[in-house]
Amino acid sequence: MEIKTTNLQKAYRKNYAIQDFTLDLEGEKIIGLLGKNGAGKTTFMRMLAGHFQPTNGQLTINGQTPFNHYDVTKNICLVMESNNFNNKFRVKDILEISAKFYPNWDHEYAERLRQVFRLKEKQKIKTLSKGMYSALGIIVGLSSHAPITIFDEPYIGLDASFRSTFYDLLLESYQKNPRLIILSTHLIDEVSNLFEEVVIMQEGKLLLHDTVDHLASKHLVLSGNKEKIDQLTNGLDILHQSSMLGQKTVVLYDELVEETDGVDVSKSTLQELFVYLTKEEVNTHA
Ligand SMILES: Nc1ncnc2c1ncn2[C@@H]1O[C@H](COP(=O)(O)OP(=O)(O)OP(=O)(O)O)[C@@H](O)[C@H]1O
Repeated sequence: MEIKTTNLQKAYRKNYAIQDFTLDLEGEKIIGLLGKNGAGKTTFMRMLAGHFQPTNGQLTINGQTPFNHYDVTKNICLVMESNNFNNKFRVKDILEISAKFYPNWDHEYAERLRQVFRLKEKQKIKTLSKGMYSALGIIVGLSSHAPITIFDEPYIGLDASFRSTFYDLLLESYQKNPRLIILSTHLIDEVSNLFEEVVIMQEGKLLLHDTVDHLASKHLVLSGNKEKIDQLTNGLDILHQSSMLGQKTVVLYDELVEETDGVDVSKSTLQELFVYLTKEEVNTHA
């Protein structure tokens, strides 16, 4: 599957939630979609699932626009943190409706997952606890086997143990049925080992799109005397910098060419990098 956006824009009245957003995603992989609150992640994922049209620009999936095209949207399963299901239905109704909508639906797997998450077939949606509601979303997303499966913070209310079960199942499901999985999360440390690529959005724009391996190998965190750091990093690609009392910290996205004597050189976790990247002083990297 190939997702392609070109200068994508989405405005709610006069406010742009997405602006000049150009991105290519393809292949079978698990991608982390990251961004601070209000960055535009849900808006982007809902456009992918065909919930509404872009205000401007292009969004295509294998060359076709998703809005109002069942041929496209039958291949996309979006599980959001809420508003996935009609409250009037029961668990079994949701599984039956999903089975009709998604051509690759795996009934046996759905049944197994229903038992793993201990959901009763006859329970009404409106009586599910937050965690049970999330579990049902996870069951639908994983059992859909949709070529593009998207989870938008699907674990609200799930305890740490069930979240861990979800991550194990996600990996198991991906290994059995490789596809493009997009997972939007704020719990980056919990899931970063699942991601092959990350997309970071900021204020409706693309801040960074890279493979996790490349990002991990390419970045360096340098701390030390400000003048020495400035001299070392002059002309290099800087993701983030901050200084205080003559000391400076720089997150570099480049090769170091000079000796780093007297300078502390380290690596960050994806979560730490995300925090650096989305602080005030940043450069855009697509
Ligand atoms: N239905 C709506 N009507 C008006 N504005 C909206 C609507 N939905 C989202 N927005 C606005 O669009 C911007 C992007 O919101 P969006 O929900 O896409 O961000 P997000 O990255 O998913 O945030 P979060 O991590 O908090 O879920 C925000 O400024 C938000 O207030």
